[in-house]
Amino acid sequence: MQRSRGEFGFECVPATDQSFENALRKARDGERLAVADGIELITTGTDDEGIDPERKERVLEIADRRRAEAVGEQVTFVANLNNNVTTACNTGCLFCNFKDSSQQFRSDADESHGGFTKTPAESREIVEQAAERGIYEVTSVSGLHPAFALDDEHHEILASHDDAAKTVNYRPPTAYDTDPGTYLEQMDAMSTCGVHLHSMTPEEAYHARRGTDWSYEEVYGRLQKAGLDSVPGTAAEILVDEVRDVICPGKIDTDGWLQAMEAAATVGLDMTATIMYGHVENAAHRVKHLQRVRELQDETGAITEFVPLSFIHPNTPLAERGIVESGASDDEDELMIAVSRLFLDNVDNIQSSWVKYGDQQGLKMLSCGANDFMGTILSEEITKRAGGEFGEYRSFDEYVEMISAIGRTPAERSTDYRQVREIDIDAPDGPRLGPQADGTPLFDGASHAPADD
Ligand SMILES: C[S@@+](CC[C@H](N)C(=O)[O-])C[C@H]1O[C@@H](n2cnc3c(N)ncnc32)[C@H](O)[C@@H]1O
Ligand SMILES: Nc1c(NC[C@H](O)[C@H](O)[C@H](O)CO)[nH]c(=O)[nH]c1=O
Ligand SMILES: N[C@@H](Cc1ccc(O)cc1)C(=O)O
Ligand code: SF4
Repeated sequence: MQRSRGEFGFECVPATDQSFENALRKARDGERLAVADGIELITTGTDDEGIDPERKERVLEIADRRRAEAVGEQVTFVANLNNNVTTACNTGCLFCNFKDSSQQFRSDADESHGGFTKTPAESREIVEQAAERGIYEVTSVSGLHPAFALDDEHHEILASHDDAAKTVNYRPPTAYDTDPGTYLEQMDAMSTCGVHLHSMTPEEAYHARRGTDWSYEEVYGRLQKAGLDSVPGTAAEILVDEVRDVICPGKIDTDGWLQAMEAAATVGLDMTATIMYGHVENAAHRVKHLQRVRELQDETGAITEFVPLSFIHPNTPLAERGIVESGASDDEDELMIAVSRLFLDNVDNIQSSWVKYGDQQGLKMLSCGANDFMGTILSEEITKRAGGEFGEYRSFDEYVEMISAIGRTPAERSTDYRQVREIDIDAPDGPRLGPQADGTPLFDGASHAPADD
């Protein structure tokens, strides 16, 4: 379903003096695309909101060909675990229903909430159990809990601010039922058993230095010493401030996000990059976002994959307040993947997120320019709480069956894609790249319950 995205009076509109045919020729020839080219391709060059189905197919075909040239026929996925530390967050992003207002977590609160906070010891136990099952990576993204600080010194600095709750979004751990510990303690706890730790989005890094004069380099450097291996490039949403002002006015701005990512790369951390699209933004915003990501990659070379995250709308403030009625259409999703592949000529891997698209549409994306099919994750909260219905995990068997059904080669990967292992489709096994992985399936075949250890 198409819906008008013109109601916000954005300055940036998808008008170009380029022609669709010229943009398509450039894409076919592998020339670097300008923003105007990207807009032509992602809108199929039509003046109205509609997508031309025949032109769409031509864009998808060229993107699929580019994918084959760039990375071949393998479809990769990672054996990983999602471990969110806390849902407490006061940032108030209007697309997010993962968060719970932090006052509900206070020891003196009467309200109950469906969220959680985990101590470092609890996080460690969850990761240890998943490591035994064979995971390679733990991904950890969390709410910005007011009692979260980088370390003890950060607690002292935050506590010394006047009216700290208001000025630096800080309350001491003693005000809450559960203490999340410090960021360094959580990193240390989750970086266990040799598992790769993928954590600390730019927004979380901002929270880990709020109220101080510490640089992002310093903060990412210390997180890295505590066990952090790579950074999830979420919190990117749309990297155009006029859109951020509508959907996440409490978040760091575009320059802040880029600054944090540059710093992570400077200290030697790999990173992913994302776009969260399909809400109030228009096609020009999407392509400008791609340009920012391409520039960041030209500068750092540290982006291992690009992940388009299609907005899941049902339970979010944007939908509840009537600001949006739906997320992106299938056509928009397919063109987002295809134009990401064509525009980001310096990022090898484009991920299709089954959490956002489901299995059927997620597989389709693998013929529109995507080559990675995410991970096993074992637990999912962000999309589920927003009203997503595509489940919380995938087994290796499911991956092998789905990927081989579309004639591609299933392959287990490491977070950074430097290790890739093709899976024998006649004798599929479980993970083998994780530090404790020995090919045992992650799940019990019959029930899909976690395999007994
Ligand atoms: C929930 S936050 C957690 C980490 C941290 N609080 C932050 O904002 O960086 C992680 C990301 O989830 C994505 N997300 C949240 N709600 C979503 C929704 N309804 N649909 C799609 N993606 C969503 C956003 O891209 C967001 O940056
Ligand atoms: N796309 C989503 C992801 N992707 C992250 C991957 O699972 C993995 O951590 C990354 O590719 C690094 O190896 N995770 C989610 O929780 N939800 C998504 O929609
Ligand atoms: N936090 C994102 C997913 C994500 C995490 C890490 C990544 O590298 C990419 C995407 C979500 O669930 O919406
Ligand atoms: S997206 Fe992140 S920062 Fe924004 S409200 Fe949700 S959890 Fe908080």
